[in-house]
Amino acid sequence: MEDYKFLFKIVLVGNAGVGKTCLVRRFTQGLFPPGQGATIGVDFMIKTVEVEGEKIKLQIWDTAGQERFRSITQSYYRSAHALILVYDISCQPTFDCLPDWLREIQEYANIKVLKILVGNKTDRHDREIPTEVGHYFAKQHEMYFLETSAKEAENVERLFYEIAAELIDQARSKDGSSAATTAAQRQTDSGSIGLGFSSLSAKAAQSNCCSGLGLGNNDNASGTVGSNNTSQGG
Ligand SMILES: Nc1nc2c(ncn2[C@@H]2O[C@H](COP(=O)(O)OP(=O)(O)OP(=O)(O)O)[C@@H](O)[C@H]2O)c(=O)[nH]1
Repeated sequence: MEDYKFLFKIVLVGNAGVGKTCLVRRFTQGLFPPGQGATIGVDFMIKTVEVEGEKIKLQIWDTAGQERFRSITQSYYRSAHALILVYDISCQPTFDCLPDWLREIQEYANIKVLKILVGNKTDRHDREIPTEVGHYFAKQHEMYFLETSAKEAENVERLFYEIAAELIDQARSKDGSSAATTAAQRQTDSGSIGLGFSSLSAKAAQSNCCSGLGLGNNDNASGTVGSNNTSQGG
């Protein structure tokens, strides 16, 4: 029988081609897929990690960036504990679209959802969005901020582990039951979860960055990697 303390749902959104699927693959499978095709609808993958001594199951939803799938992907926002909004640091239009994505999030996600802005593809040398610009945007919108490279595995583990750690903190501060799907609830996954975040934590407000959340010793946590392709578009 599976044994875990919390199940957290993490949803990745952002323009087509920013690297959402590659980030998920890098984290769950430890690889950078060659010739990654566009996501159709929504996929999800599961990884069990150990954070702060707790076994945590992460259900990671990878949504299609293409406009034509928007009505499908929107329906996955509501049950997310964390939303990762991804842009490509070498592609200005993906950054310019962020306000549109935030409007979507505001409309469809839980108001207390943990939001993380991620600038991906830091390995590229044709950067168009300086780190400070991304950081400032995140600060303005009360989001965490991190730059990553799915290709070079930079900050990818850190991204997901720190989200897990933050969600654990939130869950614990809310009595351990309302901010997460607990093991007891896992059989009845209703999709509507009462997130209990009081606000973005002071840590987030101060740093607007995943740094400072005090992780980093779990890089080698053994994870159960499972894959379940649930493409729903077409
Ligand atoms: N250089 C570089 N390329 C990347 C990185 N991450 C993804 N890519 C490339 O960017 C392209 C798109 O990656 P995907 O992961 O499919 O992008 P996506 O955001 O999932 O796209 P949709 O499924 O259409 O929404 C692919 O050619 C990847 O190889 C990265 O960190 N560095």
